[in-house]
Amino acid sequence: MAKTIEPHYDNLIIGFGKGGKTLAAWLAKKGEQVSLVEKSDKMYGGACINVACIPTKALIKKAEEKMPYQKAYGLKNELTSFLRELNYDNVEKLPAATVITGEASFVTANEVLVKIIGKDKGEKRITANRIFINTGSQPFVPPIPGIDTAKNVYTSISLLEQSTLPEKLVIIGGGFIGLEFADMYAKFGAEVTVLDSADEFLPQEDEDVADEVYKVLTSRKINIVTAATVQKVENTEGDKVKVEYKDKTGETVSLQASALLIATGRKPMTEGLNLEAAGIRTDKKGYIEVDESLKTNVHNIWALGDINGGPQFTYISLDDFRIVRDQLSDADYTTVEQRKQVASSVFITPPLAHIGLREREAVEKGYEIKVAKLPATSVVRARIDCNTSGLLKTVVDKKTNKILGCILFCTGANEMINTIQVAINCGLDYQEVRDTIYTHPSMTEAFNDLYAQI
Ligand SMILES: Cc1cc2nc3c(=O)[nH]c(=O)nc-3n(C[C@H](O)[C@H](O)[C@H](O)COP(=O)(O)OP(=O)(O)OC[C@H]3O[C@@H](n4cnc5c(N)ncnc54)[C@H](O)[C@@H]3O)c2cc1C
Ligand SMILES: NC(=O)c1ccc[n+]([C@@H]2O[C@H](COP(=O)([O-])OP(=O)(O)OC[C@H]3O[C@@H](n4cnc5c(N)ncnc54)[C@H](O)[C@@H]3O)[C@@H](O)[C@H]2O)c1
Repeated sequence: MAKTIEPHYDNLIIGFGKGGKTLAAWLAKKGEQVSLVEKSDKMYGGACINVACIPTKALIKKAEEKMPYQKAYGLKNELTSFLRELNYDNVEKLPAATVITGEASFVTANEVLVKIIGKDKGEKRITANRIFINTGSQPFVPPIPGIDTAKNVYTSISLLEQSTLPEKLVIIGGGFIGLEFADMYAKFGAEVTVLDSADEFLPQEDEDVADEVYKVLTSRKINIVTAATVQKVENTEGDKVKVEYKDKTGETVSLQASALLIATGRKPMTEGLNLEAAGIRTDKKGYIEVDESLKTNVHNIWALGDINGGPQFTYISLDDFRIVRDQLSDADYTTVEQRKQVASSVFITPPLAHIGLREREAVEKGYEIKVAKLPATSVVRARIDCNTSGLLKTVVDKKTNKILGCILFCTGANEMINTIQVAINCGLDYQEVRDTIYTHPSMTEAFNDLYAQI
């Protein structure tokens, strides 16, 4: 049974994201009174558990196993329901913590009004000594004529709620979400086209890497169009979606699809928060401004996770928690400046994982570099795993022998990149990674051969 809501807490956390829920549990275990306000009973545990990392990766895994979409959809929902309940209990079961389900908006810098949902429906005013905002982000939908009114137009959230597989899917945006969804839906059997406004495919990557990813995705019959300017979205017969775009030659092209996914970035979730009432400043894009210790311009209010405009990953929200935790416990890790290199991974098949500088970026920064590359075909584990697509690439500083960056496009890349992250962050020379004895047969042992080329 939910606890009684008190008028005052030591700590109030708005949003059940990774940083917020971890902070709530940590504070409560220390014996501080904490309330965690979450506006939706479908979002305990935050976006990651319910509508982002976990459901997408669960579906990707099932698509790789060639499971029919509907069955995979059901299993995905079972997993998210299980995790949602577990996340709720992990906080609510702590005697000093109270989960409140309702939308929070500021009244003053110390007071919040919560519109409670569910059986205790009503409004509660809660004051707190410290307030932590962890409200995340939401899909950004570009102002394309027809996009708001046409049927069968989805964001990542609403597409994940569809129990049937779209036969033909057009995706606007070829970034993290666009590529993960494109690859996953193609593997489930949909016909997929990705339209991106950038002139090049994966413009941030070195050309050899981008070419390799392009080759793999297009071999799965994913149609990738760059330099596409989407001009209009409308419905045709049978509620099909017609997407009209100008291609790089300026010619107008139109596509028909059963579904259109908008994957063109995210925007801050500040709606309803009434930040002005607390005097909290936001930046030009609407994200909450924070200093290096994640404090807003108001002395008792912090912002963690996507909402503070930092990199949008669950593990960054978790690291934001560490920064706040150490401030509250007089420990050492108290600023974003102390954060070391962070890796990322796009979960296509095989995954594309990255840390540090690419070859082009290292050259632009004036480093003298050595570069090594290895095709995934030369790694025996990749053959065992029946996935020999891709390549491994690394950039090393010629003067210091330190690893400047690494990009792995191969099976297991999302795990392997963490080894390189540790090596970089511990300041290891590349020879340490080259000469480490790895388990066999593993993908990680490819580092013996990759770094032997330097
Ligand atoms: C499709 C997709 C896939 C992704 N995959 C990955 C991945 O594989 N790995 C990875 O690291 N990152 C991934 N991300 C990014 C990751 O999901 C986010 O960076 C992360 O969830 C942000 O967490 P957060 O702590 O900022 O808050 P969130 O998890 O966004 O939680 C914010 C919570 O606040 C609640 N809330 C908002 N406003 C209010 C209010 N006024 N009152 C009360 N509650 C409120 C919301 O309902 C929500 O539950 C993915 C994102 C998407 C969209
Ligand atoms: N595996 C992961 O860790 C993971 C997975 C999904 C999302 N995320 C996080 O969520 C964030 C949001 O993902 P995303 O894919 O929405 O954003 P993104 O920034 O990764 O990609 C957006 C893409 O949309 C394109 N675009 C923008 N406007 C366009 C337009 N009008 N027409 C055509 N193309 C357009 C951009 O060129 C870009 O390629 C990511 O940056 C990442 O931080 C992480």
